[in-house]
Amino acid sequence: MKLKNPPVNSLSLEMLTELVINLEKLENDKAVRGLVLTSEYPGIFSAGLDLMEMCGRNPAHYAEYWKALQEFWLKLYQSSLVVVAAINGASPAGGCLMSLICDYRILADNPKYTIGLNETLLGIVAPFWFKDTMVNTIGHRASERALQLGLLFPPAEALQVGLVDQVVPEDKLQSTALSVMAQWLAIPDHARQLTKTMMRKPTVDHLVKQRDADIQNFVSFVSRDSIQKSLQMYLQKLRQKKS
Ligand SMILES: CCCCCC/C=C/CC(=O)SCCNC(=O)CCNC(=O)[C@H](O)C(C)(C)COP(=O)(O)OP(=O)(O)OC[C@H]1O[C@@H](n2cnc3c(N)ncnc32)[C@H](O)[C@@H]1OP(=O)(O)O
Repeated sequence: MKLKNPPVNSLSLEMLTELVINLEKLENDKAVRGLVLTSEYPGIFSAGLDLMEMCGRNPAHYAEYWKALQEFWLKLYQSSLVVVAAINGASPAGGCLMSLICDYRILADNPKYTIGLNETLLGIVAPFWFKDTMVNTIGHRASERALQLGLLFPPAEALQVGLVDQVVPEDKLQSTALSVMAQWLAIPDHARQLTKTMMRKPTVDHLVKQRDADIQNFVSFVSRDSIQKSLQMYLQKLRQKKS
């Protein structure tokens, strides 16, 4: 599956909805057992959540957007398919989250392709289920440091901390993803799927129990004037970077 939402594959409401629909279709197709997630645009895997969905909108929109994000996370994290992320570009914040909920991550070796949960750099806080996903992958201490500092790791460091499973030359990314997929598909589906469910259930349950409260929390947080100002300033900085 190729992410395709120009210019930076930001996770807009429409994109999240389409991703969930496509995942459902693939899961209902008995001929499909695995999925490689990559970007149509080498250089950018995903810029994360679409900042335009979080700026200057009304509370009902924020609630709808957050619910769609939760839906996407729940769908992909619990997918019965083998999901391999072939990360062919920068992967900040929500882009990193999307990679973390796959079963295996391969990052192309390019110093510009940084990955991490950088929310604090925007003056916002990664929600508990982003944090849980990261802790499950790299452990508590490394997550505490990475989350507080909003670290974006270049490939060698991402590999060292365990944020990705492999770093390969850019021209080997797709072939490596296919050979990793073959290795995972050699395991009987039912055994692998039950094991995945067992490993991920506590994290899923944590969110499921608090879904409504998490939406309310997001809406009230993002509606604050101070947060709106921080997000606007960050967007402005991104735009000024060009000039
Ligand atoms: C309890 C409450 C909790 C709240 C928690 C909320 C959690 C949020 C998680 C997130 O995902 S927030 C989003 C964080 N994302 C980022 O910090 C990435 C920002 N983008 C970049 O760093 C760069 O754009 C890039 C991805 C490295 C690509 O760089 P490049 O130089 O190739 O492109 P740009 O010129 O920077 O961008 C092109 C164009 O796209 C706009 N844009 C970039 N990122 C986003 C985004 N996330 N959402 C919306 N729009 C984005 C950028 O402004 C440019 O627009 P322009 O109009 O062409 O100037």
